[in-house]
Amino acid sequence: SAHRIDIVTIFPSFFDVLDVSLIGKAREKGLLDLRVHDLRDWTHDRHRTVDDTPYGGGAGMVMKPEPWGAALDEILGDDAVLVVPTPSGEVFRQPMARELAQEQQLVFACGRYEGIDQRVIDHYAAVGRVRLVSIGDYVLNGGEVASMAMIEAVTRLIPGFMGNPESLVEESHEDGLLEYPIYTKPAVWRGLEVPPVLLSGNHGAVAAWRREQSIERTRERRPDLLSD
Ligand SMILES: COC(=O)COc1cccc(COC(=O)c2cn[nH]c2)c1
Repeated sequence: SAHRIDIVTIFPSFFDVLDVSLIGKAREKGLLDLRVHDLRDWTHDRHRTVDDTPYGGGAGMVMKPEPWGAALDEILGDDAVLVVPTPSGEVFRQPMARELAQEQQLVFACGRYEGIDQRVIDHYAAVGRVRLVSIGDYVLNGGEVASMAMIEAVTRLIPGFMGNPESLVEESHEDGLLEYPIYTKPAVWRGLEVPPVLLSGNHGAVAAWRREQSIERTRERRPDLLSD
């Protein structure tokens, strides 16, 4: 049964890029059922209004609950997970990507403006599964870029999706360490040589060298990963 991913956004054309590359092929092969929805299709006024001023005052606009409710009632299946990118969410890391890749349906709700009326989150958390997810501690203008990043991280983990699954094993963050340095031909480039161990044919020595490089690089760049 194909995995289904829905995206609800006021900028549907943003996701046209998902017709190409591996995701495009997975869709052609029927591995992935990806649908992009324009939130404005669930409005009924002439201006297709999706936002309004915030109760309690303050700058900016808030996304109205009615269009979201109408859209999500139609789109969410019984076992779907509603994923809402937000700076105030739990941090998205590879373990969450693996979890989400097991789900049959993911629905990404792309917020804009100052965000979505809280009652939308509260309602769907009461009747189903909702995950508020941050991709990092910075502010974007909307959930579209964050959704794209998560969709790429998740879909590449779907069985049969990637050509050569073994390339999934030795990934950064798959073993909790950063990736070792990688090289290809030529053996010397601009006077820079490939580490000789990699040309030695000694697979044990190569594996040991790579492990040491991963540890050293993680200690240097991401000591926080070593304290886990
Ligand atoms: C309840 O959730 C909402 O209302 C979401 O609303 C918004 C409003 C503006 C921007 C975003 C996009 O998320 C991020 O900026 C983000 C995610 N990760 N790091 C930065 C979402």
